[in-house]
Amino acid sequence: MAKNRGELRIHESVDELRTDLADYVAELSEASVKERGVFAIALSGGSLIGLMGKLCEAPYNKTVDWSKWYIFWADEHVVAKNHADSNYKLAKDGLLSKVVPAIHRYRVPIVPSHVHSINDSVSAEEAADDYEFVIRQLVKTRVVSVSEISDCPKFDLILLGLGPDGHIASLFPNHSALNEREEWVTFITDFPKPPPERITFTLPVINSASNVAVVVTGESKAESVHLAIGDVGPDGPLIPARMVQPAMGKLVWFLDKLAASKLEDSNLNK
Ligand SMILES: O=C1O[C@H](COP(=O)(O)O)[C@@H](O)[C@H](O)[C@H]1O
Repeated sequence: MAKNRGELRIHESVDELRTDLADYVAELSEASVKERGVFAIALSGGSLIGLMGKLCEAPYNKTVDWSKWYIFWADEHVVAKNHADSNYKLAKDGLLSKVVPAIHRYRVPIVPSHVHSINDSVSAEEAADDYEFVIRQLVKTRVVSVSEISDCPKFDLILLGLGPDGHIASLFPNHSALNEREEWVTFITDFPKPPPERITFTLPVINSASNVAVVVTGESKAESVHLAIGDVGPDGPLIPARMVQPAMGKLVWFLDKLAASKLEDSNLNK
């Protein structure tokens, strides 16, 4: 593995990965609630949500303190919240709505006002501005911490997927959004994978998080995993996933065997 590419967790099966991912999120949630009283987590869309499914099952459904979760999206598609392409809808249907109160004797479920989805009734540009404003208010009250080395928010955990083209969140290879250094949340109207209108955390925000996890399964992602963390040499392509380099935080890659299949043996032994 190339230098500074974080911790690599390769799993024999997707099921094993799902269990490890649930353990990891539950542990970070517990540590953050203990330290700060809250857990500020940013989700992505795509396959990630299905891979987080075990969090809705025992023991996590009972042990995780859902009431302390503040939920954000590292990227969102600018569509109505009830649209099939909405990352909010995906997470609500596949995860958040499954954390049900009936099974909790001592805990309360996710608090609706802690779920920070985008304003879906405005343009992509306005939705990005709006979302950044919301995050700024929560940084002021320290629901979201602030980075010690920049003025960026420091999320307790940002969860990312990886596209076969190397994109993370809605940061696409060679797109000008990758150069954004001032805004926390930016907008895109020409994303190559539908839907074209999106908002996304910028790299400075992703790289200011306390923890970033990139979760990848399947052979179709093997080449981008290689380009993201393998030895590509100084002239290798700099895909967005390779630009995920938390300044102070911890980066973990959750891969299944197929996604890891193009990593060199030397990467795996380290
Ligand atoms: O467009 C997107 O794709 C990525 C990757 O999705 P996957 O289904 O290939 O895992 C996702 O992380 C991102 O949130 C989404 O907007």
